[in-house]
Amino acid sequence: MSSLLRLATAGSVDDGKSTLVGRLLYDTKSVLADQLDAVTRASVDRGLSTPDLSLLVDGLRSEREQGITIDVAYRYFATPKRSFVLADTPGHVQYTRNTVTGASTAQLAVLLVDARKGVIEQTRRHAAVLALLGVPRLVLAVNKVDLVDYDEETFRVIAKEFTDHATSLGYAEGSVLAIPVSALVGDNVVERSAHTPWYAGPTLLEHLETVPVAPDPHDAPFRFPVQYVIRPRTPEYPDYRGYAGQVAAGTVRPGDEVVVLPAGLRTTVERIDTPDGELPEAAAGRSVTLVLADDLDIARGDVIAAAGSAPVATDELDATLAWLSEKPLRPGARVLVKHGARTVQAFVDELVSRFDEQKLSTVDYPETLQLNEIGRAKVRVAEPLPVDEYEVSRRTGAFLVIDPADGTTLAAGMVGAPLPVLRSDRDVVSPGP
Ligand SMILES: Nc1nc2c(ncn2[C@@H]2O[C@H](COP(=O)(O)OP(=O)(O)OP(=O)(O)O)[C@@H](O)[C@H]2O)c(=O)[nH]1
Repeated sequence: MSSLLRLATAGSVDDGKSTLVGRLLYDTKSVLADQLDAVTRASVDRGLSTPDLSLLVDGLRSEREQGITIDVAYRYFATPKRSFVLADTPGHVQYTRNTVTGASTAQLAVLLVDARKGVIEQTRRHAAVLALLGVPRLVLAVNKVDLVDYDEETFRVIAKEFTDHATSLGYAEGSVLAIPVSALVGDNVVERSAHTPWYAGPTLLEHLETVPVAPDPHDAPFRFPVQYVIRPRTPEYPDYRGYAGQVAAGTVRPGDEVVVLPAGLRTTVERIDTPDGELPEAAAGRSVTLVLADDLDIARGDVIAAAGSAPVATDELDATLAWLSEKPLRPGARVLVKHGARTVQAFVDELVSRFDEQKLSTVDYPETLQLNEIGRAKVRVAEPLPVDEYEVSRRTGAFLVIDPADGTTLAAGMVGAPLPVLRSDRDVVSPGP
């Protein structure tokens, strides 16, 4: 079993996301005593008889909101069975934008709904975005079941509607689980609830602790975006030249034949350096410095890849965009595309289709993409970029679209069409069997 699970949360305002995360931290005893004292005092000040656990999360959030650029905070917690990295995203502003940022590396996402409201437009949109980002597993936390008298039928209806939607988005049956919870009372979050005898499944934490996690794609073709060129030029290392970065996919070993993109130069890996010495191999996720056999002209932003299965450098990206800006996208827009460590000028040639995540259908050649809409576009870049299909590599298949005027992020881009529905032009995808 993997010892680490990366997860993200998504939900609409007031569904109880902060309370749920607070409850997880509190019941797994991941909260420091002084934090808890502060929360208890603040709750008493507000006239509450029990600690308001959402303050654990919201406290951190207000600190974060003073900084302008970070919209996701990562929280770490652990149980004896597993460690967790939780991408915690504020729910109330620019929902989709934060979901995209938080979920892009998640192995599982917990989506919240309010049991009184059930599956709403926002839930369907979030599920579509999570499917698009390739998040392999979903949990639907049907929250506030205390407010519907722990009614089994209410839960079943919501669970079925959601599972059907997720199936249509391409999720297999075993990869989606609905759990009736009350974040406030603590039902089925960490402790099993006596109020839901009709629910036989695991609690949220039990599920998070035992769900199989797909291993990092170590057997995927090797990809290494160069972040820094290291040339110390000190008397000790007069000729040292190394390329620092993080292995984005696959594994590398000394002696491996590689190609440097976009130039297409070939060489072999001589050594893998780290501050703690040389390594016999480095797999996805590992930060290292590569020393190559030949002295090539390699710059920040280049990609070192397995020679046998290198990505193709292209100047036209056929891509799926999740539009994150209030300013709508129109064909002809001039933008910047940031791929790995490289930023190039670009131009949106054509809007091919827009995805209607409510009806699970597409609209051809739309005039615009508005905030939170997902669509396919042809994007022409000024210099060829070594990209992969997003489905092959979540790192080298993704890019950001940036406003050249003020540097804000306009869209998250994925090369190709990660959602099956985006591949067909007009067909409405019917729900699975
Ligand atoms: N009765 C009941 N109330 C709940 C439950 N979970 C959350 N609440 C209440 O719902 C309200 C919203 O909860 P928050 O946790 O702040 O919800 P949120 O808006 O999703 O949080 P963020 O968007 O993450 O800030 C608060 O008043 C909570 O006390 C629950 O299981 N049962």
